[in-house]
Amino acid sequence: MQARLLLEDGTLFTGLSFGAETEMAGEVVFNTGITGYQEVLSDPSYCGQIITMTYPLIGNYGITRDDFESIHPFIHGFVVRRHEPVPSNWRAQYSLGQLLKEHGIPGISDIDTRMLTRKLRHYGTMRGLLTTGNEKLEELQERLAATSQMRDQVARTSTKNLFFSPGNGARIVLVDFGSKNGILRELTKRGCDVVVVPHNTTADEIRRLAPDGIQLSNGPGDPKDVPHAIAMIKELLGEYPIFGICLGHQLFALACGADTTKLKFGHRGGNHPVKELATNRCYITSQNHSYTVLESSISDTKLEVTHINNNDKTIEGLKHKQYPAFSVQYHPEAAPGPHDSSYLFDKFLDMIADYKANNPQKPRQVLLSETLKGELQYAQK
Ligand SMILES: NC(=O)CC[C@H](N)C(=O)O
Repeated sequence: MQARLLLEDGTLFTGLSFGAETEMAGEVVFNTGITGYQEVLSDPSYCGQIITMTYPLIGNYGITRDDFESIHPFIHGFVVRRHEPVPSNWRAQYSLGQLLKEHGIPGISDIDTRMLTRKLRHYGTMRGLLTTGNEKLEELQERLAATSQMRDQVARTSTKNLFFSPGNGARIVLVDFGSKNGILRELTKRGCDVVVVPHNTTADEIRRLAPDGIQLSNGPGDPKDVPHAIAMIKELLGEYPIFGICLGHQLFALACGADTTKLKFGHRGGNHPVKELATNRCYITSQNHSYTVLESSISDTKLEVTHINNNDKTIEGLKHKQYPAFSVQYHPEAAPGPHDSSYLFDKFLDMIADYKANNPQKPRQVLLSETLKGELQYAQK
């Protein structure tokens, strides 16, 4: 069956359908990973986007129950040069095409993904319409023009209810903006007592959970679309150690008074070189983001740049000069990609231990807000 991908600039790609028979619109982006397509398409940060894989052979090792980064994909389409319908791997349970069909997501193969990627690199990411229908081109153009930028991605991808992942270690409140499972996996692996909370959890609600530290997850869309989270972070800054990842990094920066902007075509893949400024050491990192923290906005804040991207020199890591809080634009939880940066979770736990050791005089009540203090006094009577 035929599938077509129409770009905002009028370019039409005609190929073969290998996903659901449907039509979806979204921002067309590209990922340069050679493997890891299952983790990529189930990463909630891609919510509403149509992903093009630049590696030409996709689907070869199928889909397995253990490699999902979220329970169902939020993407609006998958674009590959060649899709392999019969996976060959002992872990494979079904094919990539079957997964897309099951979730009502269209897929297109047998198009020139190199040309598409060069276009996106040259002109920047564009909106696109991926369809298996056979309407006239003008109709597709009209429908694409009528679509608008999605703004509520975080509300779509965040957990609706708080849930626990108990452990004997530090109590971490993981604020879920559309978190990859990898973050929870890394925290539980280290024995953390994790409470995963929805994106709109307030500072007071977080205080009630008596965390030792706060983990801000990755997530889709523009960080400025989540003002309530920026306010929550601003309020808790300095009160608890904070570690932000990707969208969490951008929200942390905004809460500290910095600004963010959209990149021309973003960073998506498993081989982005990042330099740690303190050591001059280079890490190969896993990335997926469109937005970045503006360098010119840092000087008026109490933030210090800790990492930069070696390709385009954009900010990749920040730390607060006064409070125990830091963040990275890339993915220390990998999945997919290199595990070189997983030490950052250890660093976070060390920061929590130091903070506890250096603040023994701070009983929990002192840290509570006025409203909670009132409740506590009432409870203690
Ligand atoms: N992976 C992420 O958390 C992405 C952050 C943000 N949505 C961006 O595109 O820049």
